[in-house]
Amino acid sequence: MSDPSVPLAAVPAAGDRRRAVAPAHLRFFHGPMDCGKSTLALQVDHNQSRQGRSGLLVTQGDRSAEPRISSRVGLSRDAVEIDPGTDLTLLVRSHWADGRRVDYLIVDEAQFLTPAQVDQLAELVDASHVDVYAFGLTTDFRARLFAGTQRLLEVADDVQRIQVEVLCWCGLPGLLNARVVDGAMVRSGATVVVADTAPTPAPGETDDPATGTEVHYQVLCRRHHVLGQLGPTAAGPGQLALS
Ligand SMILES: Nc1ncnc2c1ncn2[C@@H]1O[C@H](COP(=O)(O)OP(=O)(O)O)[C@@H](O)[C@H]1O
Ligand SMILES: Cc1cn([C@H]2C[C@H](O)[C@@H](COP(=O)(O)O)O2)c(=O)[nH]c1=O
Repeated sequence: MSDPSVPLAAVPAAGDRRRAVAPAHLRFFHGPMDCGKSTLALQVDHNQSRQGRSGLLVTQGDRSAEPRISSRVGLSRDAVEIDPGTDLTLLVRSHWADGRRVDYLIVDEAQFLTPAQVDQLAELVDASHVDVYAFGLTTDFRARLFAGTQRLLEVADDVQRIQVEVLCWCGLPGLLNARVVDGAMVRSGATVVVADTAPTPAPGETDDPATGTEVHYQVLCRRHHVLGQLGPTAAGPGQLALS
């Protein structure tokens, strides 16, 4: 009796002389900022590579501002920096042309992928049997799905919300990312603004010397994201500060 969990296409028919190829998968791990996505990405890479598999790590807009995947736990690893114009199929093929195997891809900051790039990842899984592990934010600062996240939710074989809870200041699980500019929560602006959840720079320092503004993110529960309340005494617009 064949194993029903293994797609028939991966099981050579009797007499079929094709080498049985293990099926590959497109896996997407998502959550709010600071929930452990980059850490998990590096753990997956570690466990895959120690079994002799060859991986390719890609990222964009890492908080280190370097072509690296870096975790707040302190781990980091070199990665290929991509951008919305990168053809991921050609990127993998160029590694093959250089004689480098690519058994799996680790894609961090996957929220920044274009839908077309997500489709390229799916094609690499289906046609070239490359396992793809993607890690990214669920929603942007407006609590809307990123385009790359939406496409991954539509086509990934496996979708998992990362289980490490990030807490809102009120103690409830934080699911949504608030953008804080000069101390106030904002709901308009560019979707992509690379910044951290780190505490604000020292007085007089700013994140963006060009504009002099300080930008960071804060993870909130749904209620306080809706209210725009960044803390127990910080009232959102038109909201009484509630203890
Ligand atoms: N000093 C620390 N000791 C243990 N865990 C830490 C430490 N600093 C950060 N972390 C863990 O790392 C998580 C953030 O990991 P990271 O991979 O950078 O998140 P993401 O990529 O989702 O923003 C935090 O939620 C916390 O669990
Ligand atoms: C909510 C939100 C975030 N970003 C940026 C901010 C960071 O640079 C990354 C996410 O980093 P993580 O800690 O590894 O999750 O995304 C953005 O550009 N736009 C947003 O709305």
